[in-house]
Amino acid sequence: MDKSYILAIDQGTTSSRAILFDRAGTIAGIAQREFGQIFPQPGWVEHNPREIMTSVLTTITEVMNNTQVDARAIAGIGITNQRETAVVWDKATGQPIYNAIVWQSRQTREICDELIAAGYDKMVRAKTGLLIDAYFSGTKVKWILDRVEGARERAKRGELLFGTIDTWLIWNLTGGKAHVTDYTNASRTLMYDIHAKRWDDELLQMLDVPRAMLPEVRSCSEIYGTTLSQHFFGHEVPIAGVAGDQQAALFGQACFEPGMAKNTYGTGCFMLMNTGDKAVASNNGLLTTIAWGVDGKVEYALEGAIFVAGSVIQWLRDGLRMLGRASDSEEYAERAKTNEGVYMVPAFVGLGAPYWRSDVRGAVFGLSRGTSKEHFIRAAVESMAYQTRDVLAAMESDAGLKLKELRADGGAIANDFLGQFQSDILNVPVLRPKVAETTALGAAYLAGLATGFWSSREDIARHWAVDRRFEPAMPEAQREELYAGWKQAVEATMAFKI
Ligand SMILES: Nc1ncnc2c1ncn2[C@@H]1O[C@H](COP(=O)(O)OP(=O)(O)O)[C@@H](O)[C@H]1O
Ligand SMILES: O=P(O)(O)OC[C@H](O)CO
Repeated sequence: MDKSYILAIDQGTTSSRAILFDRAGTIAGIAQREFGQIFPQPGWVEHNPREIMTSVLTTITEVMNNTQVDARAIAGIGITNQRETAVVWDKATGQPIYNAIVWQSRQTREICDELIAAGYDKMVRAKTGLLIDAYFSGTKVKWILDRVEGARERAKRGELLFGTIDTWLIWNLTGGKAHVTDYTNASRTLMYDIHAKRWDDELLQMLDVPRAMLPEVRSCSEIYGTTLSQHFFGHEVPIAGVAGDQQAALFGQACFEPGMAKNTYGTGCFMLMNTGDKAVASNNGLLTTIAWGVDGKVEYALEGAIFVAGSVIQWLRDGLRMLGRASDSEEYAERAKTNEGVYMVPAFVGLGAPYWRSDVRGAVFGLSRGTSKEHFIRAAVESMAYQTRDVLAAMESDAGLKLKELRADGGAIANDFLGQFQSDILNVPVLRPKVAETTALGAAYLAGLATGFWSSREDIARHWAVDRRFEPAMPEAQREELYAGWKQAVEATMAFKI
């Protein structure tokens, strides 16, 4: 049977998607399921790994049923995932010993403080390109091993396995045959040397994590194993591509040349710039990370990670009940005409790049009796654009260049007001591509390259097409005045400690 499709599994922070792509890189079918967010204490975020697995299997079945595509027509599966989220499970039973600790969670803040006080930060930065923060997987694994009775001893004996979500999915889809991860996910763990490209003993010792529980690190585009036939209507399908979701989006946006950058506006906001074969160290609070490893060659990226972006809109919708739908935020923001001096700093879980402050929380400034719901919502949408400018300034300084254009994706960039305001505040054109599911597309491309479904990056780059280009239209003085207000709001937020 002709191989006509690649299946991408995009396991995100709030939902899982299964998407079938055809040879032109267009979407032939899509299914999506949300799953539960667990907040055991303020600042903690956890997921049930079994529920994640169920959501993935359900969306696979749904997309296959809805499209009536024969499993034999699928050339391969590409997996992309929320990064850093850590799972530890029992090798014999497949049962997680604790919930997945999500990337956003701050529950390991004290462990991080201790490691910083012990002087590990410099070594960690040099080897991993990261910094010591609760965001990354390493301290989450340590936390689980410290808290669950007997876990560390069991891990030493090889009875427990660790994985980021890619690893957890592959292990389950292959019936426990493959315990693997890829370069990009490994590069977010705080345990992996991104220059030597290996798990590092000094880092493992620092965290007291036994090597026996770690997955094997593989490239982003190769066959890792085949799925159990029960998941695909009696057929085995090869899993052939893996990348963390932000790196997958960089690939899906065809940012193949050094200096090209994308920003994804999802739960958080993640700007990545391709730096080619150079791992550029940041002097401005950005991360150095592996962009991908394909065909024996590893390339790097600079990254600005913003913890709260689209989720501020979710909070207005579900928490404050100010919005019926997230997309209504566009109309409210437009209606406000100006921000009337209102700024919102959504530091719900502290601030990520370029500030890295775990010890602050969100704030709203400039309220007056005339402040309306419209101003409040506008300030929330604008906060995504201002945070992105903070990151871009750091990135241009680190990379020593001026960005020519920014490729944008993620759920929130459907908002045209945001697209225009972003371009105005950055003074850079913002390009939204035709295929909005760039993350999934990147994973599909990686799987398609491994299986010969697509022949080369040039082949892929030809698919990229723009849906809308936002051009800067704001006068310089207005841009700088607005941004100065934001900087002041951030300073004030950081001065108020929890
Ligand atoms: N039109 C919109 N305007 C502003 N925010 C939006 C809009 N549509 C979706 N969002 C926000 O974008 C996020 C969903 O984007 P998505 O890329 O699916 O996120 P993730 O992959 O992180 O789960 C949600 O936080 C939602 O509040
Ligand atoms: O699930 P997303 O799209 O919010 O992405 C989460 C990031 O990978 C966290 O680093």
